[in-house]
Amino acid sequence: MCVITALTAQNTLGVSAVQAIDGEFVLAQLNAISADVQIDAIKIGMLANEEIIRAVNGWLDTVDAPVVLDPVMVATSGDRLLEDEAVLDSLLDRASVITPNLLELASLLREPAAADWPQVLDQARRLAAKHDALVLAKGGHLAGDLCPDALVSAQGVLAEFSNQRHHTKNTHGTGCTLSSALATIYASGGDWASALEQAKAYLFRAIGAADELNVGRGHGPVNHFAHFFSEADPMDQWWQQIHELRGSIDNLEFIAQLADGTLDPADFEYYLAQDALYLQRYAQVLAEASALAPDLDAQRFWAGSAREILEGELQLHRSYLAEGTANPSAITLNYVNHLAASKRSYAELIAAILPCYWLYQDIGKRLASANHPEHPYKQWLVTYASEEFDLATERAINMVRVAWKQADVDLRERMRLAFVRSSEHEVAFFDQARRNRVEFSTA
Ligand SMILES: Nc1ncnc2c1ncn2[C@@H]1O[C@H](COP(=O)(O)OP(=O)(O)O)[C@@H](O)[C@H]1O
Ligand SMILES: Cc1ncc(COP(=O)(O)OP(=O)(O)O)c(N)n1
Repeated sequence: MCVITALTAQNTLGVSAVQAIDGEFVLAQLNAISADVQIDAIKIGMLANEEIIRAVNGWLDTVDAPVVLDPVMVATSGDRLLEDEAVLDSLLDRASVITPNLLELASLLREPAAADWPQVLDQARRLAAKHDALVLAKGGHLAGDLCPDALVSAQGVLAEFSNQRHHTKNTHGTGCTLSSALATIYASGGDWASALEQAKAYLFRAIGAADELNVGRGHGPVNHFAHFFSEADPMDQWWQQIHELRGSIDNLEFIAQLADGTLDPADFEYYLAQDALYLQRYAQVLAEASALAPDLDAQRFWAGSAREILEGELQLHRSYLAEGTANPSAITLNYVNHLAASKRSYAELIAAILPCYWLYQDIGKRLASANHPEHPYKQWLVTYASEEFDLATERAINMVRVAWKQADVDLRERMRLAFVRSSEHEVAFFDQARRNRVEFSTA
């Protein structure tokens, strides 16, 4: 149910006029709703002036529902949406959750804007203490590839969720969308942290699909209906397609014993030695993807990933392995040959690369709960359940998604096949220590 507090003449370039509604009429709208409809949660956005704030404040005395207060002060375009920020103070004590952006947060505390994420969290904690509310700290206005958000109480951070930044100028309404989604999802679930996680996932998709709308010349709106009208996400479809393969990885003795720590160390070493051989080649393939990449962002990502493997993941292997001279197995060679054969195009190559991220992230996540300080393979389990690996996987998936969107029908099919084949190779790869120890000589 919606109550109009102000009419705005605005487009994607800015707000050219604001016509505030009479406080009395705002109250009439609010009363009309609460007289008839059960209120499960309230989201408050633009309030324009003190008279409207007084009307809303009075009405809140008559209802009992959680309140998400988005202290809307200035639009993305820089135009003012509230006459005087100080008048909001009277409403802040009524909020269950306050959702200021970085500048609004500073303004509510009468302080300079935070320069980094720890400062944002500190300001959020102090605002939460001042108003006995939760504060949703938002990092969308910070520089960097990550957009962190955290739910903060007077005691500190309750939950934190980060996502990659979409490279788009179409972010009109991100804060409004997040607070509305938070209130709505909370109404149906009753848990703020879980509501935030879901609201962020919804918003992430809406921002990701914003460019498809192509509205206006300034900051266009996010795509609220991406779930309904956008093409089905090809990555979801691919993931579904390897459902059985994923199940067969779960059923491998090797994986079960790796999880519970009963895996024979000789089997683990065999697997790691093969994996080290594979990763050396995989790093080269990532560097080749970087060379083929269509833009700087992708070029940097794949080159960075190659380096990360050479300097990070392979170190993990060396920490377990004695200096050895293992030869690649038939299974390892088959897999790297498949990667090499996918080099016909950038899109196909990164589709072939993807399972090595995605399946390891998936397994790492599920096996993480089996880890403990005495676990013989604890470092392996930590590596693939880490937040860094999660983020890298998310980025790799998105790179493939973007390439898929730009591909024609034939190329899309070759990409899908390359992805499925690599997934099949992954199953065989995990299984090889227990079964097919056929090694090829390096001669
Ligand atoms: N370019 C982007 N890509 C992904 N998420 C974004 C982007 N810009 C903002 N967000 C997310 O949108 C939400 C609103 O963030 P923020 O921009 O900080 O506040 P506001 O929109 O109120 O100014 C946050 O969850 C933030 O992480
Ligand atoms: C009527 C109205 N309410 C709120 C805003 C602010 O939207 P935007 O400028 O896009 O900022 P966020 O939603 O990202 O906080 C507006 N322009 N108009």
